[in-house]
Amino acid sequence: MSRPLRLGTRASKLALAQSGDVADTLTAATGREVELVHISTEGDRDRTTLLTQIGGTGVFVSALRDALLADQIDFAVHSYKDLPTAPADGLTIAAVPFRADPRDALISRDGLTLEKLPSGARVGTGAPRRVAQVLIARPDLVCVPIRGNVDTRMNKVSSGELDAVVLAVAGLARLGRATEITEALHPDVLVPAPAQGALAVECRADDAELVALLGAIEAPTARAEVTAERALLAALEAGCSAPVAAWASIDADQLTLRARVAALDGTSVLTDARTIPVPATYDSLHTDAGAVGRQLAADLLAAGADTLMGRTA
Ligand SMILES: NCc1[nH]cc(CCC(=O)O)c1CC(=O)O
Repeated sequence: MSRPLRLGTRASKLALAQSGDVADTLTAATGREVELVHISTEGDRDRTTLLTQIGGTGVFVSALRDALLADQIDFAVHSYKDLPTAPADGLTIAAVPFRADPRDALISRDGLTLEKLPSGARVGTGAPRRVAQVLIARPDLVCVPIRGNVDTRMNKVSSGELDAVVLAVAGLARLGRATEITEALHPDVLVPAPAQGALAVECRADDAELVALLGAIEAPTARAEVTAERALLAALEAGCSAPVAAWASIDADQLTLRARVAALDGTSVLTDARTIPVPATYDSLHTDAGAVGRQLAADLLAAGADTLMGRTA
């Protein structure tokens, strides 16, 4: 009998839900037992500061990576959209499991859709990508920065403090709250964050046995979609600090990547897409997905994505 694998996780409800799902899927696929090890992060401890003020998305990730490198845990599950695009030394994303719904959701009072919210309605979201796109669709709405877990954010609508909030469909579904979604926003209206709805299963790169085991929960199409979206993000990060949205989907034999770069106030926006045929082999799919991401980023930069920069401060 081999010992249980140690899966490091934040103790938040969302992290526990997604780690628990991955643990169950891995055990079902391989027969290996998994135990959850709780790891706390700077982001969990500091509840008062806005996320954008404490170093952005990487903050939840580094404590788990430190625990991996110190051999306190064997693997970790991240919301892929929260991972910085730079790879981590000594670690590898050994699996990208089946992807959940990548869309954003509107949760609003009285069942009002984005189109039906009254002028001046207050929408809780501080994410530049969401703010810009809400204002593109509805320049007459007011976006209000908001922090806290999903429960806290949802409560601001039920209490009447806000008219609506925007949250990822995937997170709500993992918490069993998908029924409270008023409207799943069309991905052409609110183009999702790169890798939204996907998970990254990370372990030490030199742990060959575990890398091979985690291959049992790999979803090649999810990996290819996320690779295209994040290649675009990485290429744009160098040249442009505007909010970046990207959504790739594989449909039969084609991969389509759509992307949007917008000024934060929604007054200026670039939207573009590229479609490629899906190649036959896994390795070519991965290579081509990365290439289409870089090509679409180059298209956007050529169209002036970098000049949207000045409007985002
Ligand atoms: N930014 C926080 C975050 N990171 C991952 C999710 C859940 C969605 C996902 O797994 O992509 C959320 C909540 C949200 O954006 O509503």
